[in-house]
Amino acid sequence: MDRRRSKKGPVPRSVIEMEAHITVRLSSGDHLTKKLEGGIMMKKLFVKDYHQLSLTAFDLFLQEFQDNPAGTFGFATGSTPIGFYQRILEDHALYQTDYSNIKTFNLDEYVGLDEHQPQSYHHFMRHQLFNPLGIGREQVHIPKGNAEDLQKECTRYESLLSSNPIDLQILGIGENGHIGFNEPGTTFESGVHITTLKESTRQANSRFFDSIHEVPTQAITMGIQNILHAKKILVLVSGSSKAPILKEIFHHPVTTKIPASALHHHPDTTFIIDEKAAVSLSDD
Ligand SMILES: O=P(O)(O)OC[C@H]1O[C@](O)(CO)[C@@H](O)[C@@H]1O
Repeated sequence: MDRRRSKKGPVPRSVIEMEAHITVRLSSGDHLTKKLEGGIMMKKLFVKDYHQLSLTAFDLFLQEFQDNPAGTFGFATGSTPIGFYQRILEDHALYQTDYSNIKTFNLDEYVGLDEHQPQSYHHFMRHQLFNPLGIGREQVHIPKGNAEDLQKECTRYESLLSSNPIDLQILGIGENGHIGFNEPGTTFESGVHITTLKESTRQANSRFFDSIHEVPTQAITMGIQNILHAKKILVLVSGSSKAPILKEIFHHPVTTKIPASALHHHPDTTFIIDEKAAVSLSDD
């Protein structure tokens, strides 16, 4: 497949703070260098803004997809990946990239929402990504938040995940450090489970609902152990509201109080961080 994608042009190199020595091939044919934390596996890629974050995420995703066009990809919801998903759609419109052989898994779904409700993560993914790419239902896996037996649904999703290891997992992080809907305090050994959402999470997500009263109190989520089983993880972090938790993730010891700190245990995690989110990491 053509890595150059010449019509799109290269990801500007100036946005990347060069410091370390892991080289990444870009779809443009360029290379960029990943900054490595001494002794720690998590890598940080610094980019200027949300636009560059989305482009960089797309480039790394495309590289993985081109290496593995029948791969299994873990997708996330929330506002942060929307720009990245738009880059995938733009690329698809230009190059008719064929995603018919991939499998997709999502991190989570609200308990009680039907998949057709606009606030459901099923609906989000179909509209933001899957429908425009022509990704069919048989390729897509998302927990069913309105399953009659939620425990059975967790077991079903767990077994799907164990027979379909994720090649690349996309993550956002919550302001309290949650990944998926693994709230602070969740054990790192957790598998797929039903979680009770923190009030701060419901508050943050109430922007997608008419009022906070409509935000479900529970969700089904991949556990932290499921997330750590992905071969590669890409974490997208944008905006000043994420700066404090980012500092905690990188400057505090690993703790269940900060679920995203579990990623220190993963061998191939890359954070893409824009300037506003990186503000508290400036002393690194
Ligand atoms: O990208 P956002 O909207 O800041 O959300 C961050 C995280 O919060 C969630 O939306 C859940 O609250 C996750 O799906 C997401 O990764």
